[in-house]
Amino acid sequence: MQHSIAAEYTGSSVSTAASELPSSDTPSLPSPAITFDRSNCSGRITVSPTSVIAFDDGADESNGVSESSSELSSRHSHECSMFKNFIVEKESFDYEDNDCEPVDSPPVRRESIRKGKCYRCLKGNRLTEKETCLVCDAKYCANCVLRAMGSMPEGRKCVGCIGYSIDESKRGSLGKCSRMLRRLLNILEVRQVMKAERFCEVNQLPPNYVCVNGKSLSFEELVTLQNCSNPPKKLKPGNYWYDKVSGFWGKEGQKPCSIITPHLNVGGPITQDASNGNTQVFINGREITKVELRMLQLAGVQCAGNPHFWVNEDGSYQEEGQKNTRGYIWGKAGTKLVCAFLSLPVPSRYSTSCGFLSSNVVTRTVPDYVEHGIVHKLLLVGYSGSGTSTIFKQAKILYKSIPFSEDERGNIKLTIQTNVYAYLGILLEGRERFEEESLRNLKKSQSLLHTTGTSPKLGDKTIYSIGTRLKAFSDWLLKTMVSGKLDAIFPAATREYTPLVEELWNDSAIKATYERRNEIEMLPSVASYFLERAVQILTTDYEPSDLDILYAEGVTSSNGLASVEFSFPQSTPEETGDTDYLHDSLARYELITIHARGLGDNCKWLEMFEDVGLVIFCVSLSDYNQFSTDGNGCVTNKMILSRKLFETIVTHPTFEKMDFLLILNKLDEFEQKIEQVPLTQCDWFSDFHPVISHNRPGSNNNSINNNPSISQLASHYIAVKFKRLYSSLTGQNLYVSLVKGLEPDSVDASLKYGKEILKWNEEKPNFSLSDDSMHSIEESSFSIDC
Ligand SMILES: Nc1nc2c(ncn2[C@@H]2O[C@H](COP(=O)(O)OP(=O)(O)OP(=O)(O)O)[C@@H](O)[C@H]2O)c(=O)[nH]1
Ligand SMILES: [Ca+2]
Repeated sequence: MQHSIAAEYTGSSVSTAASELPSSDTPSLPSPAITFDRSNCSGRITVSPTSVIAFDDGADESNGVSESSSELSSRHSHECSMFKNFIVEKESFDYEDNDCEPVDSPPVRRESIRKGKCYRCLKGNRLTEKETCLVCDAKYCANCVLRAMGSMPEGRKCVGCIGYSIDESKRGSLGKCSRMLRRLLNILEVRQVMKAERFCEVNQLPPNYVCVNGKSLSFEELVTLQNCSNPPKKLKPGNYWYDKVSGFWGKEGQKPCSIITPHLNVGGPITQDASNGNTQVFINGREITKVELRMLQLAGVQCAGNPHFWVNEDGSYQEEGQKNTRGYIWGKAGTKLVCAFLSLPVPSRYSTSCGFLSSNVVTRTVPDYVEHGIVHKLLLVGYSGSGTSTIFKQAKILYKSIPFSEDERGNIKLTIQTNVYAYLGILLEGRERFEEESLRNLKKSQSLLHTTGTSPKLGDKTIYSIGTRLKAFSDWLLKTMVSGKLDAIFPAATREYTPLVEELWNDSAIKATYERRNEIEMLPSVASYFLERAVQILTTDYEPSDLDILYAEGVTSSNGLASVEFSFPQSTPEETGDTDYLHDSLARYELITIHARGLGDNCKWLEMFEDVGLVIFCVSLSDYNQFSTDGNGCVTNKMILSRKLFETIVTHPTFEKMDFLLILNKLDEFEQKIEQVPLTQCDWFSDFHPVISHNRPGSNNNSINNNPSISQLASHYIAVKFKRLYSSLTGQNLYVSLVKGLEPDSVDASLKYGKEILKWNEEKPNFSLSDDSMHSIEESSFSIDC
């Protein structure tokens, strides 16, 4: 296993190492060449801005899969050298080149004697980009692929493999075009080939590969299942259970993953242990899983005494043997939210957007391909104050046409107004402190003057003193804050207090206090943004802008759980020079965030997120000299607290083998702070002793000069610290991204980096089937031996 960055960092060779980081004025990632090694796989991926993914097919002698393969059918040597141009000659290709006799047995996977080499020209190495045949796994380089695969009437298959069914382990990549093909073909051709690949008859799922309640399906049953009004999405070969009464559907031995049309006549009868539950609570004869039980409890269903429930498709339920309906599972307002939280399905007609949480609404207007697509889940977590909510809000603003609904905006407005009162209160507290302080100083100097005999009467007024009316308001506001009733009184009473606020804000004492705001620790830095517009914000017709919402504290949902579903905006190839968009515009993502507090003791709720594809962990770089109290009330460095949470989450059993993306956030604040405050203030970073060149100390701009700035060295050093920690805990490689959470482009780049990681995971099986670690992921999700 290698740690590409870690290995390179030594005190003396920092400049080479830091050159991997993006320069600070372009914080976008992936940086020009981020090389990362997956510890458990031999594949090596290089992401570069030109979208070239070089990969190693990972096959080697020690691998059982490739060794057991036998000789490739001789038909693979049939290549048509006369066809140089795919477009012009593709018509003739099918007839002239495919001249071999049909054989009964399908082509078999090629022995990988030519490790890394193109199967046709025998040139290239592991890093050469290649396209793979969906049937026999033969791999071709860019020069050969069109000759070897021809017009691709059934998608990516060698000409000799046309007519044969695909290797089931590659089903997930059907219709997902590689970058190489997108470069070689024009966009219409790509579309045509991918459509053929997905929909041509021979590539369809063989019915007997799908097993429902222990029984393999017949052709008719598969048709029934796939053509019902609400079919299982993206059906793959595998063993499933199906509760025909309620429509619950899941993989054998697992919790339900969707609710499909009920009463379909497919498969056998459901068994008690279908989902491998151990709760002694039953729904329609199936012992339910722990997560479902939790859902029922949160939905207010009485589950004491090991009841057996009968749940109908409409969610009405009764206890077995009793006549009366006890209630409706989906009738309760919070149930949908709970289900989304627990990753449990809800019936499609109930799944409408709810507050901050928009569940997977699938309307009939959504094109087919989207509906068949799965939603990639990204879990965003971080220590308090690290910026998770900011990144979440950025995602909404970046990717949703209506980032916040009317309702949301209304609530956010109230939150912002309450915040403004809170900031004012903090400011007033500061004023009191400054007043007392200067009074003390005044007294001191007065008594001094008194003894020397020259005593001008100064009274007890200072520049921080306010008049009685404002003093009364101030006292009352502070009292209200201390009692914690601020949001009960404000902003409902805003109309009444706005004139007083205006008077206060214009008062010279407050102005003088505000000048010294840096000395008021309680006042967050965003406060200025709002305070300077306090009067306008506190009017009744104030409407928060997206930027206001982004900057506002405390805006995410009250239970600390929020999610947003989106796809990355479709960019056209003309715009970006990238032909990646076909895949991108189809893929759906769900960003879920939960407040660290909401994860419970030892993060026990994390198990509810077992189906996420990537965990994004957010750390605030500027925390290195900040302190907070830990669970036991000890004052601890916040970077250390952040690290503790990181350790707990990455080692949580739910996230075994999960990919992690570390966001090092607040780079902007960090760049400024590091000039003043040494990184070694945090014990964890005590060995940071960068060698800094003399000519450009502290410069952030290394486009003129190759010497990295102190902030680059330091952020890089922190990245390495986390990478080492992560690999010591998990044996895997941590992906890292430097982010300025308040800058949309920076968050966009980072989330797209997350997407690349997911995509790489998806494409992996396509490229490197021989690798065990990749195999196990695919295999656990379905089995094809039924
Ligand atoms: N300067 C700067 N400030 C940031 C950045 N990202 C977030 N912030 C600010 O940091 C503060 C905390 O950010 P949040 O997004 O609320 O962090 P959080 O992790 O949700 O915090 P909790 O709700 O306390 O758990 C807010 O005032 C943000 O505006 C950044 O990249 N740079
Ligand atoms: Ca927050």
